[in-house]
Parts: sequence; C-alpha cells; structure tokens
Amino acid sequence: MKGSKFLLPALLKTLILPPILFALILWLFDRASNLNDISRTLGYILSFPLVYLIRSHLSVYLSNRRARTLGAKEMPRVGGRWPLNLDILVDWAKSGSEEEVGRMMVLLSRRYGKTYNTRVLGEDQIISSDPAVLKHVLVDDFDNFVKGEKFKERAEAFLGDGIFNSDGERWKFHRSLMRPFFHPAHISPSLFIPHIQSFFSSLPTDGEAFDIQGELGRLALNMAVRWMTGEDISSTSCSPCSAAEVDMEWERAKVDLGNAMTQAQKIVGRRVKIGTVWPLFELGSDPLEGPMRTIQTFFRPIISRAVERKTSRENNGVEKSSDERGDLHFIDYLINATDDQKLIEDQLINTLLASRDTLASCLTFCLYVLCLHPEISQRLREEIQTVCPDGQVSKDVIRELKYSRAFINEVLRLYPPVPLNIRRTLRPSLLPSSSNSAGAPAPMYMPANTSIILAFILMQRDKDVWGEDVNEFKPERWMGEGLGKKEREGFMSWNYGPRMCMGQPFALTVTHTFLILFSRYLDVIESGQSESESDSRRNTPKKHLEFAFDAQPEGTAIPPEWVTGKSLHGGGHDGRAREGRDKSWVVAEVVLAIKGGLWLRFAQQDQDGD
Ligand code: HEM
Repeated sequence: MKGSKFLLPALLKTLILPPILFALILWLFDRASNLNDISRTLGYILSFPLVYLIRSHLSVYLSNRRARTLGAKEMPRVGGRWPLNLDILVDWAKSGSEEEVGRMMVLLSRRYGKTYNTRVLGEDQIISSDPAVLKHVLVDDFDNFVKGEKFKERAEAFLGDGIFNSDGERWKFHRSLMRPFFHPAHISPSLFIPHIQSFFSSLPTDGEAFDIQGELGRLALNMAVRWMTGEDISSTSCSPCSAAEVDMEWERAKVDLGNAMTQAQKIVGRRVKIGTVWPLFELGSDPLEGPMRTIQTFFRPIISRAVERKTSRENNGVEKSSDERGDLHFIDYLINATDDQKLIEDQLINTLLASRDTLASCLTFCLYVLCLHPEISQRLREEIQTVCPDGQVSKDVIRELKYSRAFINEVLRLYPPVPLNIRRTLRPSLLPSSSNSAGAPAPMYMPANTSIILAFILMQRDKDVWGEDVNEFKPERWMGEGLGKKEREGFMSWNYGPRMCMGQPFALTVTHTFLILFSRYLDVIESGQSESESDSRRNTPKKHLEFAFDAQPEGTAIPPEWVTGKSLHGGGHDGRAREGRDKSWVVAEVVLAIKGGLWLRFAQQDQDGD
C-alpha cells in the first residue's frame, strides 16, 4: 500500500495496543473465562479511552519532571471541559472556517497567555504568538525546529525533494543552489509590466462586478511562470520553442496548471490535518495522481527545451555573456548548476508553490485596503505621481517610493499571506517566557517530537507588541528613521531567520510595479479618458472603483455582528474583523484570502464628480 512509514506504528499504538493490553490484564488476572460477551466487548471498547488517558497523564508527568530537572516552568496547558480536551477538537472541527479557529486562538491566548499547549487527544500541540518564542524557534534554536519527517512524507509526491520539503544539510544545499538567482539583479520590473498592463485592460469598466482575487491568482501564476521559465502562459499561442509541434496535451496542462497546483496543495493540507492515518483515507485511489500528471506534463517539455538551449549555448560558447545580458531564466540557471532533471522539476514546483498564492494574496489585500481607505489610496497615488510622473517603472523609481513601501509593510502586517507556520522539535527545547506569557521569567519546557504553530497573524495584531492602535491601518508606523525592535521582531510575514522568504525582492518588485500601474490606470478611468492609447482623446464617463458587496456569493458576506461589535455576550468585539474595521470576511485557506472573492466594480461618478 502506498503510504506512510508512520502508519503501522500509529495503528499499533492507537488501534491494536489497547485491546491487547486489555486481553493481557484479563489473562494475568485469569478473569477471561468469567466474563460474558457483553462485559468483554464493553471492556475492549473502554480500553481505548483508558489507554489514551493513561498515556496522556504519563506523558504530562514525565514532561513536568523533566521541566523541573532543567529548572524550567511547565507550559500552560489548556484545560478543556471534556477528557483529553475533546471539546476543543470538536469546537475546531465545528468552527467551519479558519477565521473561527483564529478567534478560538485569540480567546485561548487571552486565558492562557501567548504560548500554550492545547493537549488535544493527549498529544502536545503548542501554539505561540510571543515574538520571543517565535524568534527562538526560527533563529536561536533553528537547527532543532524542523519541518520534520511527517510533513515531508505527506508532501513528497507533490514537492519531491524541494526546498520547502527539506531540512538540515539538504535544505542548505537547496538554499545555496537557488540563492544567486533570487538576487535583485535577476528581477526587473520590465518583466512584469506587460502582464500587469494586460491584466488591467481586461477588467470590465462598464459597471459589471468582477472578482479581482481570482484574477490576481491567474496574474501571479503567469508572472511566476514567466520569471521561472520564460513561458508566457497567458497567451493563447503555443510555446515559442515548440511552434512546429504544437502539443495538445501541453496546451491543456498550461490551461489547467493553476487548478492542478491548488488541488495538490489542498490534498497535502488535508493529509496534514488528518495526521498519521492519512493513507487510510486514500485506499481507493491516489488523489494526487491527476494534479501531478498535469503539473509534470507542463514542466517536463520546458525542462527538455532548456536543456537544449544549454547545449546550444555551450556549443556556441555564449553561456557567460547571455547570463550577463540577463537572458537566462531561473530554469536555465538551475540547468547550468545541476544535471539532475528531477531536482530541477522539484525546484520549479516548490518555487511556484512559494510564489503564486502568496503574491496573489498580497496584491488582493493591497487592493482591498485601497478600497477600504480612499484617503490612503489618494496619498499613495500622489507619491507615485510625484516620483514617477511619466509612468516609467524602474528599480530607481521603486527605491524612491517610501510611502508605498510603508503601505505594503502595513498590508503584510495586518494581512500576512502566510498567517501561521509550523515547526517540530527534534530534541527538547527551552522556550523563553515573557512576563505576560507564563507569568514567570523561567523558560518553558517543550518536549522532543512536538509541533508548534507559529501564529504570525496573532502576533502582528497584538496590542502588547504593536500598541493600542494595533488594529488601525497606519503606514506611517513604518516611516520613522530605521526600524524599531517591534518592526524587526514583531513582524514575520516573510518568515524570520535563516529560512526567511527568498522571494522578497521578487514580491516587492511586482507589488510596487502593480501599484504604480494601478495608480496610472485609475487616473485614466477617473479622468474619463479612453483607456486605449490609440483612442485617447475620446471621452468616456468618469468612473471610480468601489466594493461590489451585492455580487458576493451567498454566505460569504461578513457576519454583521462582527462589524457592529456584538459578538461577545454583553456586547464588544471578540478579536475578529479587526474590531469591526474589516468589511470583507478574511479567511486562511491555502493562504490568507477573502471568503468568496474580492468583488469590485467601476461605478459611474455623478455629474459633479462625487
Ligand atoms: C508577498 C509575498 C510572499 C510572502 C508573504 C512570502 C512569505 C514566505 C514565508 C512565510 C516563507 C516561509 C515558509 C515556511 O517556512 O514554510 C517563505 C518561504 C519561501 N518563499 Fe516566500 N513569500 C512571498 C513570495 C514569494 C515569491 C514571489 C517567491 C519566489 C519567486 C518566494 C519564494 C520563497 C522560497 C523559495 C521560500 C523557501 C525558503 C526556505 O525554505 O529556505 N516567496 N515565503
């Protein structure tokens, strides 16, 4: 059976061990013959919770003893209403949306502090939003906190041996292999301008509502594939290198690539949620087979063509000069560095995974905030008009855009595309405890082989870290001289430490270019000129961009009580919707997203321009 090397031990532990123990006890006390069938069946059934309870108490006892030996504090443990904290598990399962899970985390942290152990089903599961703990995990004890074998196994058929799926020396190898091509020298705004321009010109301006979140997903996919491979998958024409042998299968894979990536991510996400017994849910067929066939059908011919290009470069002796001219794409660079085509395929898939949804999420929330705060939108556009009056985007222009940079930071602070991260200990670790997390300065003991959820989004929305105005959208907080401690250590949207996002220069270049072109596009639409350059004198009605809440799919509008602040008994906000400031329902799906999409429309302005 395809599956898990963890499955057999887990089955043994959870399904087989309890009845065996029960049978052993009966045998030891020579009682088996005295029991009738009903008592024996009942005994077998009860042996499961009993063994769980014993195991759970034993592990708490051992953990506490070890903590005391090391002079550490016990980690605050969530005390649920039901045994083994089953009520917490049921609440999580019932909550239906990650936003609800996020709210549960907020409520739990109010009670237990910023770092606590949920201990669901007797397993340690730490959650933390304490900057000191997150830094400890991602920097100070970096080698001890890994993605882990369990994640690797669940994601292997999708991510192979790529950077996202490796730890230790293998991860170091990937990182150093990829690093040079992520240098800003290989990332130019000119690469993205045509994609972004055609994105804007495809938006309906006749008042029809459109879901820009979905469209931005496609834009991000196109830009990432272009940068990695040189292929323009937004065009309907076939690949430039294979004009003669148009391959229908490849064309289909090109169209389906985005969906296949999303499906593969969801399947891996589901495996992670199900846990060790995931292979039991895939006995009939392998759900990853279809999406992976599409993804491989798309990438393999591209890799072959890049190999041919390399051979031809070598034959012509132009390898070095073409790199210097910037003709090479990420794939060419990888092929110059290694002959291992499976490794190249894995790196491409890993990089596409890393770039597409995060970038789409970042751009979506930039637009969301601009619609939410017209005054901030105005200030951003003024800066862009001043720094870049002719609309020519360049790296120098981007460097000058201080307010835009602060704006992007603030978007990423409140809406981190990766809201939670997860790591697992190889060995025990002592987590720092700030005075308001465990109530004492002694460190907290964390056992080996334990997972910790790093709740970036909670830390970045925490009053203790960011001050009373934490929920306000204020780019100004990023505009002082140099970054303060909280901006450095209370902000981890790019991750932190050695495993920090490699694509930051790419994502920032794209986002700045997008904002500049968006600002110019709005100038044209709002002024009532035609968007088409050939027809620039023709006047069309003046329009402005606004939310189209009426077009939101059923069941995806933000619940009104979250906005009015009546979600707690006796009134008051419960931590959702930025204390009533959000107008759309923010959820953590694969990345942070708006439930049902971000629906906007260009509405006609009144005669007087209002
Ligand atoms: C706003 C957009 C982005 C955000 C917020 C973001 C955030 C992150 C985060 C939180 C991680 C750590 C993930 C983990 O530990 O599992 C990460 C890793 C990574 N990101 Fe990004 N990312 C963005 C865009 C991109 C883009 C556009 C690329 C590529 C072009 C990229 C490439 C990578 C790579 C290769 C890693 C793996 C680093 C490693 O494991 O050493 N990212 N990113």
